[in-house]
Parts: sequence; C-alpha cells; structure tokens
Amino acid sequence: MTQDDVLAEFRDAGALLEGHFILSSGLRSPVFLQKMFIFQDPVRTARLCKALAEKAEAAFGKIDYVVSPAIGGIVPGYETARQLGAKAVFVERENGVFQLRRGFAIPEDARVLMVEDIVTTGLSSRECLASLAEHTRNIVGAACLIDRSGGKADLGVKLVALAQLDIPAYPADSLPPELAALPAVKPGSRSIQGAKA
Ligand SMILES: O=P(O)(O)OC[C@H]1O[C@H](OP(=O)(O)OP(=O)(O)O)[C@H](O)[C@@H]1O
Ligand SMILES: O=C(O)c1cc(=O)[nH]c(=O)[nH]1
Ligand SMILES: [Mg+2]
Repeated sequence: MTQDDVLAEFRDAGALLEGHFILSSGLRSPVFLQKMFIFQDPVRTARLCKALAEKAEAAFGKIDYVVSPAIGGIVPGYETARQLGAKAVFVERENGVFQLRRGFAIPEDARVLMVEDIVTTGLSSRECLASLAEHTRNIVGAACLIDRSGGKADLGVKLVALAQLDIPAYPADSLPPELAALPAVKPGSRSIQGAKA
C-alpha cells in the first residue's frame, strides 16, 4: 500500500478534517485526521492494518504482543495484532497517566510492538512506552498508520509509519491569523489541562 493509497483511504472515509483543532499535545492545527472514521469501517481498517502488519514484520521480525495507547490505539492495535498472529493489549490513562490495567500481563520473552494510530509530536507514544518499562524490556519498535510529524517525532525506538506527512501544528500563542479566526475544537480523549506542548 503506497502513501497515496493510505491518504485515499482517509479521504474516502471523510477522515481528513479541516478547521481549528486542539491536538493531544496542546498544539493547534488546521488539519485533523479523524481516525475513528476509519475505525468505524472494519473492512477499511483491516486493509490498512494488514499493510501496517506487513511493514512492521519486515522491519522488526516476529511480534508476539502489540501494546497500544487508548483510546485511539485500541482498534488498530487489535487489528494489527490479528494480522500478525499476536496478542493485543492496551494502556489507558489513570489520573492522566498511562497504565497497563485489567490484569494484562506481558510474558518476559514476548517480542513487543507498540502500535499507535496517529503520531504528531510522539508524546503519547513516549508516554505509552514509558508506562511499559515495568512490564517488559523487550519492545522491538513502534508502528503507526500516519506519522504527521514528517519524520521529526522521536519515540526513542524505531517508528514504522504507513504514511509520513508533514502537517503544520502551532503553539497556541503563535497561531497564524486565519487559524486564530476559527473556533477551536478538541476531538481527542486527553484532558486539555493534562496536555503539554
Ligand atoms: O503524538 P502526539 O502528539 O501524542 O499526538 C498523537 C496522539 O493524539 C491522539 O490521541 P489523543 O490523546 O487525542 O486521544 P485518543 O487516543 O483518545 O484519540 C492520537 O490517538 C495519538 O495518540
Ligand atoms: O495530535 C493529535 O492529537 C491528533 C492529530 C490527528 O490528526 N488525529 C488525531 O487523532 N490526533
Ligand atoms: Mg491517542
């Protein structure tokens, strides 16, 4: 699947939104990739995650466990794991901090892949990876559907993306006038107070 194919899936799903968005990191952007418009369609999701699984397996070898950050990472994590023949678990925020809850445990020898939906600054991915430190030492890498940082996000492990885009994002106090003129919406699940730039 080429980068253009991935973008076409987002476009066809109506998932390429334009407006004024408050991102998870607190940055502002005129573009939002509403991944839930992808994930509401299991067939489209399977097409994308099959391609992601193939790319991740080629980069990292056999994967036993996929770990994803909730909420956005749960569906692509599950479907990518299904395509890899791996298990799928997720971390979720407790008092704002990602935790592996619900009795999920990762076997010591399991080769673990972190799967995200969208990477912007890499903050959520880094928080997810940090939360795993006490559960596994065997994270082989990370994968996401779209890296919108243009490859600039640093996760501390290799990141494989199905598509890499360079989409503008601005600190709240440095908005271009055309963006400042629009009302801002915050689509994601992280609390605005908890977001750090
Ligand atoms: O690379 P970053 O700057 O961290 O941005 C990307 C993150 O933002 C979104 O999650 P969000 O916290 O908005 O919540 P969601 O997963 O519930 O959509 C998305 O699912 C990624 O996890
Ligand atoms: O940075 C984010 O929070 C973010 C950007 C984006 O395009 N899509 C998304 O779900 N989250
Ligand atoms: Mg998320």
